[in-house]
Amino acid sequence: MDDILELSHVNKSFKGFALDDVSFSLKKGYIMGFIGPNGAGKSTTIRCIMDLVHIDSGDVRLFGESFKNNIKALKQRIGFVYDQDVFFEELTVEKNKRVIAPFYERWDDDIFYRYIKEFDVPLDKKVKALSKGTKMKFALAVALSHHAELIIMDEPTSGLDPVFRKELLDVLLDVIQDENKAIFFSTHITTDLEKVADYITFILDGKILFSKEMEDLSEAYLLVKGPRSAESEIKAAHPISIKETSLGFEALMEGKEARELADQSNLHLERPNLDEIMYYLVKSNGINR
Ligand SMILES: Nc1ncnc2c1ncn2[C@@H]1O[C@H](COP(=O)(O)OP(=O)(O)OP(=O)(O)O)[C@@H](O)[C@H]1O
Repeated sequence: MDDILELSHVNKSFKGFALDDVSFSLKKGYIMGFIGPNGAGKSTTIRCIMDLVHIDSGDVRLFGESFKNNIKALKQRIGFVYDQDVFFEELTVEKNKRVIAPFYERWDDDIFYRYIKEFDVPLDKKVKALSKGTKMKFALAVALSHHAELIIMDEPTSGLDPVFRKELLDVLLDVIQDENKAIFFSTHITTDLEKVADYITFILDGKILFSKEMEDLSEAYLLVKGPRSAESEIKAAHPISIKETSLGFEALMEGKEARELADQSNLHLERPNLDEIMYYLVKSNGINR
C-alpha cells in the first residue's frame, strides 16, 4: 500500500457548483500541492476527504482503506489544518490543547510544546487574541503533535508573513523526511510549491485538469514567445492559449508540440512557472477572473 490518499471518481453537487469525477492519488513520502483559482473546489475537495461534506458518489481511500468504513479511526492518523477557526476562542492556547489532546490516541506533549516554542505561540493567551498567523501556527502545531501519517492543510500559508512561511516550508520538508508520511495542501502561493512540492494537482471548475509530478510538469508545458509577425504561425500550432504582449505574442503549448514548432522556426521557448501554467489553462477554459 503506497497510496496514502486516493480519490476515485468523486462527485459532489451543490446548487451552482459540482465536483466532477475527481480522481487523484498521493503516495507516501511525497508532498502534493493542490492549486486552482478561487471557487475551483479546493476546500470542497478537502472537506470531502475529511468527510465534513458527504460525497454523492465515488470513493476516498485513506491508508488503503475506504473512508466509508472507518473515518473516525482513519482521522486519528491525519493532521488536519483548515481555513476556518476551529478553536475555542475564549480559552487560552494551553486550555485548548487540554481539550483537543484527549481526542488523539497518539498525542505527544513533547512534540507539541517543542513546536509551540519554535513557532513562538503564547500558551497563556486566549485564542481570540491571537493574530491570524499565530492561530495558523497553533493549528499546525496541533496537526503535527499526534504522529499523523498524512498532513492535510487548506491554505496553511495564507496570512503568514514570508519569514514564517519559509519556516513552515522547512517544517514540512523536515516532516517528509519520514518516508512513511505524506503532505497534501492547497495554496494560492505557487512559489511555495515550487520550493517543496513533488506533485501538483490542479482543479478548475470542479474538475481535475492534471495531477502530475513537478518534474514532468516542466516538460509537459512550454511557453512559446515570438514577434508580432509570428502570430499566425503560433496560432496554427494550436496553442492551449495565446496572449498579446508588448513585444509580440506568448502562448502556452504542450511541451512536445512547442518543441516541434520551435525546431521549424526561430521562436523562443521558455519553461513556464506554475502561475503561468494556471493563467493560460484558466484562460483556455474560458473562465474569466
Ligand atoms: N456548503 C455549500 N453549499 C453550496 N455551495 C457551496 C458549499 N460549499 C462550497 N460551495 C461552493 O463551491 C464552490 C467551490 O468552493 P471552494 O471553497 O471549494 O473553492 P476553493 O477552490 O477552495 O476557493 P478559494 O481559493 O477561494 O478558497 C464555490 O462556488 C462555493 O460557493
